Amino acid sequence: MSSIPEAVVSSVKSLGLNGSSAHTNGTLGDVVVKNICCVGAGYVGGPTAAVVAFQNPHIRVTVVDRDETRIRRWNSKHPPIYEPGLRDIVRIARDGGRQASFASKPEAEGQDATVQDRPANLFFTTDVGKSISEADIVLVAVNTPTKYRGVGAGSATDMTAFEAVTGVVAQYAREGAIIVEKSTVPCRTAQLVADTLSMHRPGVHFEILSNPEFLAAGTAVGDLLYPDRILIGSAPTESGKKAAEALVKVYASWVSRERILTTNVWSSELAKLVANSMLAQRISSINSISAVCEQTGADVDEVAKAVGVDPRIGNKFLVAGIGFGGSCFKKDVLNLVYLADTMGLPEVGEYWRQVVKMNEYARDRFTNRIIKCLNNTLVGKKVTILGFAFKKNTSDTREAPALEMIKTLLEERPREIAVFDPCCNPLVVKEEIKLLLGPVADQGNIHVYGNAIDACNNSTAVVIATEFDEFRNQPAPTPAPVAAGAPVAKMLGRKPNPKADPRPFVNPSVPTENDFLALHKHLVQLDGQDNDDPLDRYNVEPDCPEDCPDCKQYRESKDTGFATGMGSAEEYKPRERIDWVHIADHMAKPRWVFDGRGVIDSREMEKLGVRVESVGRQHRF
Ligand SMILES: NC(=O)c1ccc[n+]([C@@H]2O[C@H](COP(=O)([O-])OP(=O)(O)OC[C@H]3O[C@@H](n4cnc5c(N)ncnc54)[C@H](O)[C@@H]3O)[C@@H](O)[C@H]2O)c1
Ligand SMILES: O=c1ccn([C@@H]2O[C@H](COP(=O)(O)OP(=O)(O)O[C@H]3O[C@H](CO)[C@@H](O)[C@H](O)[C@H]3O)[C@@H](O)[C@H]2O)c(=O)[nH]1
Repeated sequence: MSSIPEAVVSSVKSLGLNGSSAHTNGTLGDVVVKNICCVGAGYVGGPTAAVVAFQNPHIRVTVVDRDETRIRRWNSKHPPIYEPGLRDIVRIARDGGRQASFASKPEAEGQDATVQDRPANLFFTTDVGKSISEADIVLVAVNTPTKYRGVGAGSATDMTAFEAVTGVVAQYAREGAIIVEKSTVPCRTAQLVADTLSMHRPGVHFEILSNPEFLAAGTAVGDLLYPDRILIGSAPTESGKKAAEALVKVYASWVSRERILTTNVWSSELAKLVANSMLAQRISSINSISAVCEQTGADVDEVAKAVGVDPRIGNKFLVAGIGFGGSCFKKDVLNLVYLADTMGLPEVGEYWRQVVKMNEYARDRFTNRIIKCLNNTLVGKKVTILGFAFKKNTSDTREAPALEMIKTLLEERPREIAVFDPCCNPLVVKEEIKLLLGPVADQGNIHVYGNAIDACNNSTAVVIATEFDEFRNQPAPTPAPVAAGAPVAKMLGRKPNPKADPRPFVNPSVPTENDFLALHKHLVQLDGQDNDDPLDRYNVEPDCPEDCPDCKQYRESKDTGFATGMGSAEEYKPRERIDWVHIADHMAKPRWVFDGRGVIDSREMEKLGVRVESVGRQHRF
């Protein structure tokens, strides 16, 4: 407690955050968690709740959302979001798992090890009030976008959804329930939550924790199963620490205690904003250097490699390109900017604002380069955009650079803008483009395809907007080999190598759900027989609603080219690269490829008679 400033302690105490919990044994006994309610069934709430339930079969986890369609889809075989590996976790937690037997060692005969059956403990519902009223812990994981109107428009956080949920929590939560900020919120939001709760429920005490989420789209399941850290901020009071400990225990079912950091609430809230801002800053830094490379003849990949080998700098997040997209980086940097501005720190605000400006500069500079290479006119030309999601292996398209690029390219009146994304359902992308671009999208020259060949057929220019491995024309960088015997990797807290058999498990008498999952993945890949359930553990999945867009896409086209509805056999197979020889052959001359994501080996591509323009490298012609 001595490391926590007195001002923080007294501010927290003054919020009434130091009351006792109704679920403690006496005032300060251990909190027993049997029910968790997660409000918000989105990209964070859905996967996080699924993993918490998967790892804690003794806890009932209910995910609630006001969006009926989302809930219906979570209760079907086609969840509303695609994340590699998510479906396997949802199937066990939501539908229950059957007892299964298998050999306890690789190569061994027989079935001497058993995984017990488990009942379903993950539920999705729209009954928000009831679910909150039954919860010992309420995770609030609703959207917190940037305000687009009113005071602070363009940088302040829009707290409408978060505030609305706080009001409902105040109305329904049982006395002593622990309220957890899972959403990314401005620093000192816990104070607002406390004010709302005490206004609606005077005299009733709740503990409020900050537990920001660090998962990234496309790797959410791995990030949740093997997190770098779990951050939990609490009031520096005894009951605040008890509440934090209750949440620590939920995570400790599968995360080692050294990786669970506990801090005061404000540090936790602020650390989330700082983590994202510093990651975004690295991307903007390398993108600023890419502009210098294009002028000087230096190659940005070579520069990034040369600086990244210095362990003080590190080699991650140094891939230059058309800038970061996604629902988080821009809004979280702007959240920090607004915080600094409103605290009378304009120099700090301006420093971070540059990160966002540089990001827009990177995207617009590359789009203008495309137009310039095509003689400043797109009239009569077809331009293909490969990749619509904001990054690879996700169907999340929020703030995707591709959309802004399409907007700019449309101004040049092309004959057609063709779009293909290997993870997105074309029907959904069509709707999104319509919604986001408004009437310009209705002019009939934007087409979304289910495969790359048709999308690129007869195109003058192919633009790579997302770093999917499928678009590479050279092998993807191979991760360092992991010796057979994944337990070693697991002991270090790293993800097991799916190619190595995880057996025998570290503790053969008490295998974990992570062990079974690793074995499942290994067997699926080994099997090669399209068997989604090699351990024979799954129950039947519920059917989809009539309007399921994935079922519709399957019905309308066999050649779907999107991954949302995949089973694990299909999902864990390495995806096929697109056929650049065929594509080059069927492009209109002069054939151009604009590589906005550093996935193309330009020398190989030039052998096919294609001109290549890449970020951070000089024009070769
Ligand atoms: N997407 C990510 O990768 C990511 C990662 C880390 C943190 N975050 C943070 O997590 C939070 C959630 O992000 P997301 O991407 O999951 O958002 P999302 O938009 O995918 O999901 C939010 C859900 O909350 C629901 N909701 C809104 N108001 C509600 C209400 N009053 N009652 C019930 N449900 C309500 C919405 O219907 C929606 O389904 C944000 O603060 C975000 O910054 C996101
Ligand atoms: O070297 C790089 C790395 C990434 N990107 C781009 O940056 C964006 C964001 O990528 P990434 O951070 O991998 O995905 P997000 O899902 O946005 O995850 C970030 O935002 C989440 C939401 O807050 C956090 O939880 C994660 O820790 C944080 O990485 C994508 O458009 C990438 O293409 C680059 O341009 N160059």
